[in-house]
Amino acid sequence: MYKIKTYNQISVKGLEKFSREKYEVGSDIAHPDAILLRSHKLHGDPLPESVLAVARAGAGVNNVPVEELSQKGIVVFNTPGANANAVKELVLAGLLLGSRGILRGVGYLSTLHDMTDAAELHKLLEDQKKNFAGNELYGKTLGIIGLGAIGSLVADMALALGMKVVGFDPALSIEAAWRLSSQVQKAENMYALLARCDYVSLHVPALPVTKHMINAEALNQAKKGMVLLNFARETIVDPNAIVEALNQGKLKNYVCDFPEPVFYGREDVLALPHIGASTAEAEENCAIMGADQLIEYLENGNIKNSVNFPDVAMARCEGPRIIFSNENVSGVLGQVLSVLADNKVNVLDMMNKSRGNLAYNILDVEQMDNGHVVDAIKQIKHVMAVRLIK
Ligand SMILES: NC(=O)C1=CN([C@@H]2O[C@H](COP(=O)(O)OP(=O)(O)OC[C@H]3O[C@@H](n4cnc5c(N)ncnc54)[C@H](O)[C@@H]3O)[C@@H](O)[C@H]2O)C=CC1
Ligand SMILES: O=C(O)C(=O)COP(=O)(O)O
Repeated sequence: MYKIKTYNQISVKGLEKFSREKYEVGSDIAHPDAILLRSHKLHGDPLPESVLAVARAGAGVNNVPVEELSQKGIVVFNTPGANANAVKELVLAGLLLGSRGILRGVGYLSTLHDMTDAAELHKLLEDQKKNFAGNELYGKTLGIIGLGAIGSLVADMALALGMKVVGFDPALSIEAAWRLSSQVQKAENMYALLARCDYVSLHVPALPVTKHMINAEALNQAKKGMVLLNFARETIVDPNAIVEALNQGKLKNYVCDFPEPVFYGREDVLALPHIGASTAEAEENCAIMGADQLIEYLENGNIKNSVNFPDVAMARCEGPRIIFSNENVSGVLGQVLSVLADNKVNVLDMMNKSRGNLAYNILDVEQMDNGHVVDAIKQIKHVMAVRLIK
């Protein structure tokens, strides 16, 4: 029986992937084989020795101590693209909210609830609506910082609205580049993008290098009256610099999924409670993808969409499978094969892949009666984790 510990609200559609015969799933499991979570912060939580893998049902893994888990040979997954459409659609709402007097208009109306004469109400609104006028998106320029799963969908959407789109992404993957419309213009650097855009939307991961990338210096370069949208993470922007830029009129509005106390009471900040991925569809997609990836790893040792291990998939031969991870130094696989040879274990098929400082190996072997082989592999220097899958 495999045990899966969950945090946060995980869609039932994903949880149903774990068959009752093979899996025990719950939020109160003490010695889980794997963890399935959304935004719950794992940093500082004591991690049970039993954990083999962590799946983040979502994109950002800044709530998972990936480096620490890597050192223990624990595989961390995310679900790339599974909630991208949900975020894209909320960015559309953000663009509209940042351009038109929608919220202020609704807020004004809510102050008039004691007016009972319809004709009088209509007359007043026709007089007052000038206070809630805005701008159209059509023909304006949207800058997108980070052109991955979400950024590329936002680009397509903006082009369909008749906007011009400028992008900046120095780490763009080849796959993401293939997805990107040829109509997206490339900015030489972030400052050049900020200087020419009416709207800028942030879609980069929270990393040390992206921390406060939107700071006072960056905002000084911004086109006056720009609307900034942040559906990425709170750490990407310096909130005090945002307030200053709003006060100076550099920024017209700041629309974000990450409220901060310094924004309270400001009409020019539209802050949402981190609901970018909170749609039934996105929650299902993420939970299903995360569950599938965990099942494939636990039952077959195959890895897909890990953020710390290489993608590895090998069809199974008849018989048991040994999987092990090690520090990516020479000679480890050779020593493991020697242990197997010494114990007369015949290897049927094998695969070895590395990513950065980690290497991951799958060995399909003929029947292996000798229980101490796995223990012997564990003892080899630089080996981090070993598992026998029957
Ligand atoms: N508000 C919400 O509920 C959600 C927020 N997010 C946030 O959005 C982020 C992006 O999500 P995806 O597009 O799915 O990820 P992704 O990995 O597909 O795309 C991220 C892109 O950012 C680029 N990038 C990295 N560093 C950069 C830099 N310094 N400057 C410019 N580009 C840079 C990467 O090359 C990549 O193309 C996530 O990491 C997460 O923090 C994601 C989903 C939901
Ligand atoms: O996928 C992401 O990075 C998100 O921010 C979504 O977070 P959530 O799963 O809605 O808590």
